Amino acid sequence: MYTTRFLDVPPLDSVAGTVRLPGSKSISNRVLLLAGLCEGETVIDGLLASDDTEVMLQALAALGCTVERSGEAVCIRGIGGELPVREADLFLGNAGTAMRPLTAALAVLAAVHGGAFRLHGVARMHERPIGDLVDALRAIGCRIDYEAAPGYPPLRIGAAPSGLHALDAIRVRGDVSSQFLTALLLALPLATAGGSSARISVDGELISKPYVGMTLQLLERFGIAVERDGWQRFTIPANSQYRSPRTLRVEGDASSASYFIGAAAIAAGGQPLRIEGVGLDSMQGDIRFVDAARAMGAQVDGGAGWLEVRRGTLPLRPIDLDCKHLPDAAMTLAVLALFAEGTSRLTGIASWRVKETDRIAAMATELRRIGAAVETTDDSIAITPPAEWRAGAIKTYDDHRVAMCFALAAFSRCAGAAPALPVRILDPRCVGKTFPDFFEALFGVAAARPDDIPVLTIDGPTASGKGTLASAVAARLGYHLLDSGAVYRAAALAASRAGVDRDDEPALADLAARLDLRFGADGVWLGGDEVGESLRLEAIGSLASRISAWPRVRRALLDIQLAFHRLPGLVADGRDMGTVVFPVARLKVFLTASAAQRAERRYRQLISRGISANIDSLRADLEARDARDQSRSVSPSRPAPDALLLDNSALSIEDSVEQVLAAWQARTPFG
Ligand SMILES: Nc1ncnc2c1ncn2[C@@H]1O[C@H](COP(=O)(O)OP(=O)(O)O)[C@@H](O)[C@H]1O
Ligand SMILES: Nc1ccn([C@@H]2O[C@H](COP(=O)(O)OP(=O)(O)O)[C@@H](O)[C@H]2O)c(=O)n1
Repeated sequence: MYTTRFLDVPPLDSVAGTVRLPGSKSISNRVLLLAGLCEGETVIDGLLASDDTEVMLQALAALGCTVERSGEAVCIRGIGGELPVREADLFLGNAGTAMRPLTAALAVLAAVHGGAFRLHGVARMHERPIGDLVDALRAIGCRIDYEAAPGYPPLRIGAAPSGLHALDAIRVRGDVSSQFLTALLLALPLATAGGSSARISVDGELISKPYVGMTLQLLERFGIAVERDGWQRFTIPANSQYRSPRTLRVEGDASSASYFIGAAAIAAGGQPLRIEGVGLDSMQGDIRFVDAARAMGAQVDGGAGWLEVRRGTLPLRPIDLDCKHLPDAAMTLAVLALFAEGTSRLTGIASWRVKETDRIAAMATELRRIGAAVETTDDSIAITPPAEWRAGAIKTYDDHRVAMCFALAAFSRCAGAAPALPVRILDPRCVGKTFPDFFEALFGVAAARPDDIPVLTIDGPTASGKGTLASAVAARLGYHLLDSGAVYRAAALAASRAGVDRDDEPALADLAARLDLRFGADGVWLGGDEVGESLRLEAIGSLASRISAWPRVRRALLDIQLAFHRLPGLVADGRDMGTVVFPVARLKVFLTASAAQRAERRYRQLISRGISANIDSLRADLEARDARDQSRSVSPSRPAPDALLLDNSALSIEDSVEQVLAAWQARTPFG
């Protein structure tokens, strides 16, 4: 997951390959609650790992359920209709799928068994209405108090003074959020133990019916057969009891699929994009996004648990659609509208106003930012594609879906934008709510023109602070990091292990060409060995300095370095990054510091690692290396003509990082 302040998504051209979706948030949290309420163990496979499921898991644990995780699976031992913990303070973040059903379940449980519970979340959660659900629960005798503003969390739930009653005449509004009805359906089987059935009537036209359909299907998997009279009346039979299905697999998230269906609908590339985890058989309403994408021109095939999508008509056909049944995925349609020939209109989206943010306002502002003409009403949005695309820094309002759907704006070339533009996503971490690795998944299937993938190079003499600066800058930008010195050091280590003479250029080049080198999160691997520590040895650095003077060795190591040039961008440090390996780099920094400073830094660095060192010999050695690097016939170390010269002798590390980031920012269209 990217936890940077912003992520610049370069102009993207095509998609291909396979993407596996994380589990559905809606299914995950429903299944977790049901598993928590029934007796015995339920093993849930494919559960979404995200902020919203995490708060639900923590709440269940706090309420006395046993939660065990093993790999991708989670095993829940439920409370079986009892209430082992009678008091709890539950923080539910911004997870509506946890707040609503837990309110209902705890209100009913506390009414039957007694107890005192507090439910609260982040500030935005305290602005999301829950009054209709509370009214319905109060009407059957539950005790729920508002701690602050009436109608909104935080809530306090307590014992019911006169028990539950009027179970046969429960009323709930259905026209604001279907989550209130879902919450009641999930919780009310608990109220039927006394021998009465529970009958719910919906006031107003029920929105998001497919979500309620999903609730009913999942209840059935847990042994609860709800009788339904259209979408207006629901009856839970007397003495209903949750029965664990023992094992259950969560479908991939259909809303998450929408970003990839959308990408494949607009991106070039003859191959289809395969999406696994959700298919045309899905129980999720947002799978209807497939029909909308087809109507706009996408070619979609699919079966049970898979989809294959390719571009059909482009520009897309504009769409005029009532989105009541796919409120979440409809946001993706709003961005796809940028790729249509004419104005698209999405209606029936009043519920957008009470989601993670006011999504109608948010989408309108951000679509305009990149050049679209947008008109909104209380429950609709109309989007006309940009006459001229602009590079936008998209605010995400702590709303995962805003972040994900605007990533599609990076395909602006496919809409004819010239030049094609990157898109900046502010606070990309918000995707953690439902799809923590969304951007990694996107970069795994999307391709960009090499010239569009930005590179920042940092060259300079030994111990000038290149590695330190490069890794800090890469971390701030969310870019890949190439420590090219480590590549030369790995070749030196391999040569030393194989006993190859440091002057035998052909043998060294042969060895370098066959180097089995892998840089991973788990370290640097040479063949089967983790060599991170060995590479830092001074003797290996010294040998690297010598063998790096051989032209054929340099050539043999070129491909390993070029392979780091991947989405979303690269920071590369070395001697010839800006001059030879990445001459098209957008920013080339040449970092220097006085020899005395550098010797001192290297000395401290070695001592802090517990390696003994002598400052005079270090200085002599680094001056010898400088001389060799500067005088060799190929790729001598020198600044590129267009390099930014930075002498950091008197700068702190933070100051150097800030200076380089400022120079970088000035070279982006967001500067
Ligand atoms: N601007 C700076 N001011 C002070 N010390 C620095 C600065 N930049 C780097 N250092 C320190 O100097 C040492 C050598 O830096 P390093 O990044 O390993 O250099 P290089 O990659 O150029 O060989 C490190 O211990 C680092 O913390
Ligand atoms: N792009 C590069 C990177 C390193 N090198 C060589 O590889 C050696 C080891 O690189 P490094 O950056 O890890 O080492 P230091 O000299 O900074 O300790 C350097 O001394 C350079 O001679 C190179 O020639 N070209």
